Amino acid sequence: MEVKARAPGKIILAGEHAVVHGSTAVAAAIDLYTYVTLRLPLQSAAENNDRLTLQLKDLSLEFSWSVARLKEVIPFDSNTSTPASCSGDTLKSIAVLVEEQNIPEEKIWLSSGISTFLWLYTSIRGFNPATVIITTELPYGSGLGSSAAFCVALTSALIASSISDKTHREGWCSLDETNLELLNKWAFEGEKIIHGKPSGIDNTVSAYGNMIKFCSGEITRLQSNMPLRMLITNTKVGRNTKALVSGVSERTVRHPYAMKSVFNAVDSISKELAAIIQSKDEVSVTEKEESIKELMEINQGLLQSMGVSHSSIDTVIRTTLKHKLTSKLTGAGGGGCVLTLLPTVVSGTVVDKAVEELESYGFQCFTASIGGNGAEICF
Ligand SMILES: Nc1ncnc2c1ncn2[C@@H]1O[C@H](COP(=O)(O)OP(=O)(O)OP(=O)(O)O)[C@@H](O)[C@H]1O
Ligand SMILES: C[C@@](O)(CCO)CC(=O)[O-]
Ligand SMILES: [Mg+2]
Repeated sequence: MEVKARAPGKIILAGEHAVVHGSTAVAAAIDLYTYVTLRLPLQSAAENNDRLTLQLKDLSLEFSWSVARLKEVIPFDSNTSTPASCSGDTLKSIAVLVEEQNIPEEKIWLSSGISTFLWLYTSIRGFNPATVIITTELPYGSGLGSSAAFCVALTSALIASSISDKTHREGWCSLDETNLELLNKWAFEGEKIIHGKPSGIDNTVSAYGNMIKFCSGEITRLQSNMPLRMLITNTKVGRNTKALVSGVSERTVRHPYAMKSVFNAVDSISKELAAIIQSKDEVSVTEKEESIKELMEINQGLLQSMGVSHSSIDTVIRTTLKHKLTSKLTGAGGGGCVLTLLPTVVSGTVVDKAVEELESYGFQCFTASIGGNGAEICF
């Protein structure tokens, strides 16, 4: 039996980091996906195939464990109906299984992803043999939600495999609300292993798609009433969301009052941005774009004061500003990807010149369609 699932990456238009501390943030799905194929052996063949295999196709890596070894090391303490957090002890046991795989040193950043895979797989499907094949269109660890898309696509495939009606349908189809809610909870537990203290915005927008306003777990789906085009620049500077999130928390412990004001300001920015995007007023698109530009500028300044910007991000901001374009980091910062608003009136020549200059620094520029579908499955 084979089930496929896919889940999109995301951009955060406003509110990253502050959202971990209770502020509002605005995020949208993008049309770059992580794909998971789950192959379960037939019952009769399962006895001859007692392995759980994970293939990361883009990286040409394969990891494999015998089911007996998984049973020996991982305490079985959960089931599909109630998503639960991975305990510290279980995580330590899983780390032993990951270490046994001798991940190449230059790919050691994958360890948290592989631990998450083992935790989600065994929690949802138990100790059963399977082959799981993963491919992604998202850059790893760059602010476009690769970790969330990975967790959401994986849990979608795992949950889809236990849906009783597997009638073949053409193309991708979405999951029902109950399963979406369930997979989003599991994906959040997976994100906890990768991020430490995620807000849940990344897995939520990857699961539900479209554009959302998110605050302390509360989701408002946004209906955009204006065109929104963003250039995405990947600085290719590697970073780690977990470390950046904990850096902001440490700064908050040292300066609680100052940081509270910063988070409050970000909250206002996200709410104002959501209102502009949804507004049906007679205000011209150009005027709305001017407001968004200014909000992005203020948000970037506040992210700088949280300590999550980077010299490569400053280079993108300075370069785009030469062409009268405004940019802000997206996701956890510290390198990774930067968003540049492309107003409707901006000419293709201006964008081409900006892209040419950005690429001359070794950055990679691309556009993505904003606000598409969330998690989908295919039998
Ligand atoms: N396709 C994948 N396969 C295996 N592991 C993955 C995959 N995608 C992401 N990961 C795991 O997620 C980690 C990157 O997550 P991280 O949260 O740091 O970055 P991100 O999600 O791309 O950016 P952000 O959280 O800022 O949006 C990788 O180091 C890896 O452990
Ligand atoms: C930095 C952060 O705000 C967004 C990462 O995409 C972390 C989170 O919300 O979990
Ligand atoms: Mg992430």
